This record gives sequence, structure tokens and C-alpha cells, in this order.
Amino acid sequence: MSDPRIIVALDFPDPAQALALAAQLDSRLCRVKVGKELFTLAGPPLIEKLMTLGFQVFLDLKYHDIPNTVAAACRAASGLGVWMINVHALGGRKMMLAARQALDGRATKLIAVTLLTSLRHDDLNEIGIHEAPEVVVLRLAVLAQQCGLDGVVCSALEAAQLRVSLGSGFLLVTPGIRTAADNLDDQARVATPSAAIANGVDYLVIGRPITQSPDPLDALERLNHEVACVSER
Ligand SMILES: O=c1ccn([C@@H]2O[C@H](COP(=O)(O)O)[C@@H](O)[C@H]2O)c(=O)[nH]1
Repeated sequence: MSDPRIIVALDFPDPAQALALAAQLDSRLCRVKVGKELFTLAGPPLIEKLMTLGFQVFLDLKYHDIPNTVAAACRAASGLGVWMINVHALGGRKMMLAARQALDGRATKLIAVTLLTSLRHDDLNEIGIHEAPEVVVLRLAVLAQQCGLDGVVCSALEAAQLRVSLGSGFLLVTPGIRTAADNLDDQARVATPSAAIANGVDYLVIGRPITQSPDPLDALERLNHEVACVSER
């Protein structure tokens, strides 16, 4: 598999656990994602180890700060040799343009988080956003595209509309992936792997359904099979 569609979220409280899980996986079958907890604990040396195991790494630190600070952080993250990094689209146009400019000429992909997949309509009301999630997601994704970003993080529920509005070259990366048998955990806007692919998603971020499985490689292979079945149609 030259461009695996599944990105396994390595959300662990201990780098040794993350590396042990990665060692059970296969870099031809997935990419991996390192988030705030693991990077805070283990930092660049862990990224290096994962890359040595052959994995392309999505460094998911969701930068959200003033433009100069985010641009510098993006440059530093890209210097680690990671495949993809992200910022929060809610940081606005100037912040995203600064991040884009900081990565000019570099291979690292830059995407923007629209609305976290844990948020529902009610949560938005509480923070003063009185529109449906899909309306907000579309607006933020259009802004990210205008700023030259490579794609967005969204829910697979919003992907079909984004694919139509933003075209085929814009990456749609979706956490909140659950099969009918899985717990939702803290996710709210969820979809199955096959629905995600049918809706035009490029990459599926999947954590606990794989990392908490008694057999993570088997779980990954099953999910890849579901993805491949829909992709071939
Ligand atoms: O909107 C977002 C943005 C990022 N995430 C991250 O994806 C994984 C999902 O893990 P699961 O265990 O499959 O729920 C996790 O690392 C989040 O930080 C997200 O869920 N939603």
C-alpha cells in the first residue's frame, strides 16, 4: 500500500507503549499520528524513532496562537521531517497565511482543524456560535483553502459537502471514525470507515478502535479491508 489511508493515533501516556504498539503495526499499512500528550512526554526523539521504524508521522499539535508564533512553530515542526502538521482554522486568515509562508518550499503538508469532532451543535451554541456544525466547517475550510493550506481536519459527516465545494486536490482528514461495534468515547460527529470513504475522505484518523484492541494489527487490517472495499467501487 503506497499511500495508506489510515493514520493510527498513538495516544499513550508512555512513549514505550507507543513504540511497542507501533512495532506491532506495519508502516506499509498505516501512517501514525503523534498528539499533544505523547509529544509533550517524548518530543522529537520519539518522532525520530517512529520515522526510523518506517512510519510517516502526522504531528497533531493543532497550533493556535498569534501569526508569528504559529509560523515559527510550524517551521520547527517541519524541521523534524514529519509528513503532516496542523493549525486551528479558528486562528484566522493571518495566522494560516503565516503558517503557509513558513512552510513554503518544504514537503510537510499543512492542514487546518475546522471544528473538533467532539463538538455538537449544543456545544457551539454555548460558545456563541449559533450555526450548524456543517455551516461552520464549510466556512473554515474555504478560508483554509484560500490561505493555501493542503487540506482540513473535519468530521466525515461533512466530507461530501466539502469535496463538492473544495474540489479533488484538497485533503480531507477525518477523526471520529467508529464502526457500529465501537464505543463513541468522547467523539460526537462520527462516521464508519466506509461512509468516510464514500463521502470522499482522503485519510482516516483512528485511535482507540485500533490501539485498545486486543490485536491492533488485526484491527488495522480489518479497517483497511473495509476502506479498500469501498475505494474499489
Ligand atoms: O477534530 C478532531 C481533531 C483531532 N482528533 C484526534 O484524533 C484522534 C482520534 O482518536 P480516537 O481514539 O479514534 O477517538 C485523537 O488523537 C484526537 O486528538 C479528533 O479526535 N478530532
